[in-house]
Amino acid sequence: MSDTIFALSSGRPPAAIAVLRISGPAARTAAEALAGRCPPPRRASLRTVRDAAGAPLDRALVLYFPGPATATGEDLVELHCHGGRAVVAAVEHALAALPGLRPARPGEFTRRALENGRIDLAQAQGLADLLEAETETQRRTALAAAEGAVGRAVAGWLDRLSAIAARVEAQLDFADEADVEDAGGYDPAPAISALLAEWHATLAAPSVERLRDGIRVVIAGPPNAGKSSLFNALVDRDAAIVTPIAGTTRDILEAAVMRDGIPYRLTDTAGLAEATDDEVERIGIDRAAAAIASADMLLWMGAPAVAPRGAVILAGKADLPDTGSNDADLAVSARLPDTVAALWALLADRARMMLAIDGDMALRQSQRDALADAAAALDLAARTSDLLIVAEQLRVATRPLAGLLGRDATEAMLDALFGRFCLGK
Ligand SMILES: Nc1nc2c(ncn2[C@@H]2O[C@H](COP(=O)(O)OP(=O)(O)OP(=O)(O)O)[C@@H](O)[C@H]2O)c(=O)[nH]1
Ligand SMILES: [K+]
Ligand SMILES: [Mg+2]
Repeated sequence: MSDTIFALSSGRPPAAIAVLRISGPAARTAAEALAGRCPPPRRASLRTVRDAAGAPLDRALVLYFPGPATATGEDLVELHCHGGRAVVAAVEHALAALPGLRPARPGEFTRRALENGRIDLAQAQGLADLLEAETETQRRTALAAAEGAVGRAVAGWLDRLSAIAARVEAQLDFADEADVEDAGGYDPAPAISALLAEWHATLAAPSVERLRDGIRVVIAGPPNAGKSSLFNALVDRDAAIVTPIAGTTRDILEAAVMRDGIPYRLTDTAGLAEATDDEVERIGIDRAAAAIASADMLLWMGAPAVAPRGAVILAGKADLPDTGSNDADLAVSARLPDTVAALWALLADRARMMLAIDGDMALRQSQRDALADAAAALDLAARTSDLLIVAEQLRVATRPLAGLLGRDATEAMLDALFGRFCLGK
């Protein structure tokens, strides 16, 4: 039998009201010990809360929710006390003195909900993200996950996989018996490619981490193009050193910027010189190349002819005459605030497209990895007409998806997840 746990589930005192939650087999007897008798299920009753010696501690609303149809899946009691520090401390002290009761660890209520099948793993992760959400997009996607959107999508995919698998297996059995090439005539290809299309669309959406850490905008181009000057103008401070000397920026420089409710991570890079004898500059150029490769949006301040694919081409130093901005997407200058504002508008347009999430479902990187594994297996199934291989790959695709629902989550992973929760959640 598990311990009965308790914790303050509302904000830190002092506050108007403090909600103490008690979950576990001894929750009901704890309510009786403190409040005289336990109120009827789901009915708020005003009671005097007393310690073991009978001394009154507070007048509190007491609620009793019998398990298993509760948030944790266990018997649950809530004490709505007055939210002063001394009141909360005294009630916590009285609870800790009861046999079988102990303070909850961070996230322990939610962990019990998961272990008792009240929520799935994706919901638990969504809850953790929801508690940490700072922007509107993060909040929406975390809420969708917490409400079970990810778990439902994955469960739906698993159902479809097993439906396809069942028909393929039936076909294989039939072929054995009838010994004909094309018995039954079930072709799994349309159902498989429909699933694959959905998975690729889901993988194309930004990850939870991306929504949290910001869209990576990298400024790159040849030396002295004005990259650092533009970086400073965008972050609105002298973060990067600017000089007329080519090769001024040696290392990667990053700054987080929140603009129009969109989180960005801006990166200034070393100028991409063709050849250099300078060891430091060469390392800087290698790092610039790596930053370019990992950019969500690349701002290219160089000749359009040699711009990396997909880059936004900027004609820099637009305040100077004849900067040759004909083939550029935008002419900018750190010295012309209007052009910097125009660049922000362009970034916001692209960022919104990038962040547009269908049904608000964003996956965490680990969930994306699992889905990508499943997609790789399904991809193999899509490329063959050998039903034995199709059947095997359907089985392979099932495993990582089942893992997403926590059906094989390890203790270490659960400890890390619930450690992110605050106390009382
Ligand atoms: N007129 C004008 N000069 C600029 C502008 N932007 C930068 N400069 C000048 O161009 C020179 C190089 O600017 P940086 O911002 O250091 O250029 P960079 O691309 O970061 O150079 P590296 O880090 O060396 O690759 C400096 O002397 C700046 O003052 C601009 O918009 N207009
Ligand atoms: K420079
Ligand atoms: Mg620079």
